[in-house]
Amino acid sequence: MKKMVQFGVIARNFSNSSAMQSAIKNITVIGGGLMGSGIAQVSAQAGQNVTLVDLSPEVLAKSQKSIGANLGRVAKKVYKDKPQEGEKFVAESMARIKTSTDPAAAAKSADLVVEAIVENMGVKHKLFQQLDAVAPEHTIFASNTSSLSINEICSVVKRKDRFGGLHFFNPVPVMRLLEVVRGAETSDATYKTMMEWGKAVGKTCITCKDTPGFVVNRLLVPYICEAIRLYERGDASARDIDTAMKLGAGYPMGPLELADYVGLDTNKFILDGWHNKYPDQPLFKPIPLLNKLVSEGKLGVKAGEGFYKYEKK
Ligand SMILES: CCCCCCCC(=O)CC(=O)SCCNC(=O)CCNC(=O)[C@H](O)C(C)(C)COP(=O)(O)OP(=O)(O)OC[C@H]1O[C@@H](n2cnc3c(N)ncnc32)[C@H](O)[C@@H]1OP(=O)(O)O
Ligand SMILES: NC(=O)C1=CN([C@@H]2O[C@H](COP(=O)(O)OP(=O)(O)OC[C@H]3O[C@@H](n4cnc5c(N)ncnc54)[C@H](O)[C@@H]3O)[C@@H](O)[C@H]2O)C=CC1
Repeated sequence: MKKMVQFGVIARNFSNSSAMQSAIKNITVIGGGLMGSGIAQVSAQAGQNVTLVDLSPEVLAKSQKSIGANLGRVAKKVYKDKPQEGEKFVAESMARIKTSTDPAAAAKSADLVVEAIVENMGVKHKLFQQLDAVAPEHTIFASNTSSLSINEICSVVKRKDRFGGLHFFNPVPVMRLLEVVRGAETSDATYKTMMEWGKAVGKTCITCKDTPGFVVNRLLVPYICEAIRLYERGDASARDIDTAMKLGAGYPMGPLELADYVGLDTNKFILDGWHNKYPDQPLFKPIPLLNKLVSEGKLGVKAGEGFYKYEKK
């Protein structure tokens, strides 16, 4: 039932009339990896013209393939008894997605640019500086960063009033939340447009200030880290910790399963970044077991092993 509600939201939002509710018609998504491909998918489903950008043509080809497959999953649900309409939905959504390896060229026609590239301040700065010089005056810039400061990311652009955070969750087509982050200089008009756009692409939006981890990750990262520490101390087995939180707290995945799903390198990267910035915060202290697993290449699902072993795809 819950799933049908989610797909119902998707169904309502790929109609053009829903897209009309947002001032944004043309969106450029930069970074065609895990998150960027999901953001491109939900935007195209909602009737937006999307340009998906990555430096790597191979990544773009892989993204298009996974978007096609995921749209097929949606179509199967929404058009259960109307397969032809389902095929039309997939074809039309796919036709709205163009790809490019040139971020600057792609930004020239964008009403909104959503950045979902590597979680590195220097690389994000370089990209936004380049985009700021060429994007139209009205274009809004947003970052999908998990853990970096929106104010710090936007420090290099002139359009600070047209900059904010749009933080999606993995897997983007399934997770219903969008955190809309207001930076210190985000204007009311930009904030309103971001909220409307989030709704138009089928998400429930919440507003948050530019604080470490916003809302979800500020709670989720310490929770996952506490679970790793619990396991490291030998207080319970990995399986029992995960079973406890699934059956005792109703979470869809246990904390160690979720850590493997997100990637242990990502867990470590976020923790290290926050520890460097807030060395006195005990919740952000480094975890020897996490460091060991990462140094051994045991990065979770994507590496075939983390807290658990997985079949490599
Ligand atoms: C210290 C580190 C802290 C975090 C670091 C940074 C990360 C961030 O910044 C923020 C984040 O994203 S945090 C992660 C948030 N995500 C979660 O918590 C996911 C929790 N897991 C779930 O919800 C389900 O297990 C899940 C939905 C994943 C899978 O559900 P199920 O277990 O029921 O499995 P399925 O039956 O296969 O899937 C349910 C339906 O969803 C569809 N689906 C699954 N994966 C999909 C995907 N990737 N794309 C599109 N559709 C997908 C699947 O098709 C299925 O639908 P039906 O087949 O129609 O039932
Ligand atoms: N993985 C997750 O669960 C979540 C990640 N995020 C954030 O989203 C962003 C992207 O994360 P993922 O999609 O997981 O990473 P990913 O590694 O899957 O994808 C990043 C892509 O960006 C491309 N890229 C790097 N530099 C680029 C540039 N200058 N121009 C164009 N493309 C470039 C890479 O080729 C790569 O394909 C990060 O800021 C991350 O913190 C946010 C929510 C959840």
